[in-house]
Amino acid sequence: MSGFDLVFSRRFCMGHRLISGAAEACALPHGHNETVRVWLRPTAPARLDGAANMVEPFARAKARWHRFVDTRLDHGLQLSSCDPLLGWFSAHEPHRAARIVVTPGDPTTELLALCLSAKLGAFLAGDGGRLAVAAIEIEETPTNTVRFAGDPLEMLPAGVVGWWRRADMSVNDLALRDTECAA
Ligand SMILES: Nc1nc2c(c(=O)[nH]1)N=C([C@H](O)[C@H](O)COP(=O)(O)OP(=O)(O)OP(=O)(O)O)CN2
Repeated sequence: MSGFDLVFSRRFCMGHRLISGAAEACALPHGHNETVRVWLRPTAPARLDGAANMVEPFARAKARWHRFVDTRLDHGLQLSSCDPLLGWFSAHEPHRAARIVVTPGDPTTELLALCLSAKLGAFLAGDGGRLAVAAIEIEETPTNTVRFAGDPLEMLPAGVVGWWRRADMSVNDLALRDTECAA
């Protein structure tokens, strides 16, 4: 089937750590310079009109998303909702705790791809739903990339809801921490 995707890339630097034990080398806080690339597909594909010949102006299609990446992900810290570092920030630097990207379980590249795909999907739906996320790719390092296509809500851990479903600039739901973590 014929059709266009608009493809946008944005770089950001981030810090995270993985505490589950699955990748022990990544258990201390460290950072990556990452690139997120998204494929946006028209929900009602149409022939070019012979005048403007655009699916939609690039600037319009990407403005909100890139603002989110630049102001919420770039120079941000990503932590599991069960990470005790969250308690430290809440106690000592609460204004900075509000900026932490909090994920259900370890903030792996796979999990981030799902959360970001859902967030962008919420933005696009809130902006009229003319475009939808066809795929997302996160290059964590020059040698590691994760790509996801499909409905992120089907692949996120079961039973969790959070900031990724809201069409706003939020990156955490710190109240979740009390209900999700045993210790
Ligand atoms: N499936 C996943 N595995 C790992 C993830 C992940 O997000 N998903 N993340 C990490 C760490 O973040 C780590 O910093 C990077 O992984 P790793 O490939 O082990 O390390 P290098 O960048 O040094 O890899 P080279 O290809 O050898 O340069 C770990 N695993």
